[in-house]
Amino acid sequence: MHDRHHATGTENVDERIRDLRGRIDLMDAELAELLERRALVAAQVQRLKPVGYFAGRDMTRERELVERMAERAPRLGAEHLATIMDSVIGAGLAVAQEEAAGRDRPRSGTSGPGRRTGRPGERP
Ligand SMILES: O=C(O)C(=O)C[C@]1(C(=O)O)C=C[C@@H](O)C=C1
Repeated sequence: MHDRHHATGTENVDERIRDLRGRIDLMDAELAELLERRALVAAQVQRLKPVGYFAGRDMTRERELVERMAERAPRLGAEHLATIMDSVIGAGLAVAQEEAAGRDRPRSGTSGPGRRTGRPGERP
């Protein structure tokens, strides 16, 4: 009797964990897509800023966006969100900077033609 209850209880817990992990997987998929989209938009900002990438990091802007996010995510709060967004923003800047370095690197054996120049008016 006691054993049967225990077994049933364990099954329910396993099932619940599986369900909850399924929900987490779905949210992670959404998060990944959002993070990818955010990184693309952040890279566009870097190209437009007079001083972009890590050199142009704007901590006031970052603090403001974290404070706004904290209103929507009170459980996490500004302190944890600051840690999360530092990584998110840092990753976006790193990818944008690598991309810019790739654009600037001259192709071997070419000194103009063959080198990708980007869109007209675009900053390197
Ligand atoms: O808003 C900017 O100025 C950006 O460069 C974008 C961004 C971001 O990813 O949100 C990146 C770096 C800055 O430190 C602040 C914000």
